[in-house]
Amino acid sequence: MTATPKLVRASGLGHRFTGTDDLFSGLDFTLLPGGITGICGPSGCGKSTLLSILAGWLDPVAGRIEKAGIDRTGWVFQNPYGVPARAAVDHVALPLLARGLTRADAEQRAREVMATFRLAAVADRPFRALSGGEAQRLMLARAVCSAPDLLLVDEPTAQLDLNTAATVNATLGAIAQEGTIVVIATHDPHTRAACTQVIDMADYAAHDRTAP
Ligand SMILES: Nc1ncnc2c1ncn2[C@@H]1O[C@H](COP(=O)(O)OP(=O)(O)OP(=O)(O)O)[C@@H](O)[C@H]1O
Repeated sequence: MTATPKLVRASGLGHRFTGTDDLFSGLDFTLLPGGITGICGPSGCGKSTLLSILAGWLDPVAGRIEKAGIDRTGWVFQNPYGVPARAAVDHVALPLLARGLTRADAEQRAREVMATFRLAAVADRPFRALSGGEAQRLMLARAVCSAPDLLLVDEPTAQLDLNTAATVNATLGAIAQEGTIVVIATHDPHTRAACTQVIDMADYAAHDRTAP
């Protein structure tokens, strides 16, 4: 049986929260695997809100989202979270154990994916000993290990130096080419440059449409 091609399509999307002005409106786009889509724009423009809508956690006040071939959605929050005393590698291996892999296979796979995010050297350290950027990359490795069809990442490079950010962008690009739809929210111009498709929230902000 042929798998349904993965696709997410947004039509006429708009959102505001109770008591706020429109954050954005009239947003149309199609997401496919193969490259990284960047949701770009300044702080507070609605990037995380749009990710929540794509995840299905929030209903937009206008427009609709169609999804095809998306069974698993992975999400990486802006703020990493973990069990302070638990080894970094356990955080990545745990979802694999839950999917039925043996301890040895889960750990091996976890270490392989961690290495692609430059985390090999910290795999056995407790979560509390990781830097902010390492903890953020650990969350990415964990999400990638679950082989999501759609991967939504909030500010993946905000805490990283240029070199490490370039590695993370290259790894996300490779994952997209392997068949995952990858969407990142970012205000980092280097990360924006690494995206193959950019949704610039400034083009859909209510104040731009009403400006003289
Ligand atoms: N549940 C909510 N109720 C009311 N306002 C909200 C709610 N969630 C977010 N907002 C507001 O909506 C706006 C957009 O928030 P959002 O987090 O989507 O922005 P962002 O572009 O991701 O910002 P940042 O780059 O700082 O993370 C902000 O002004 C925020 O305060």
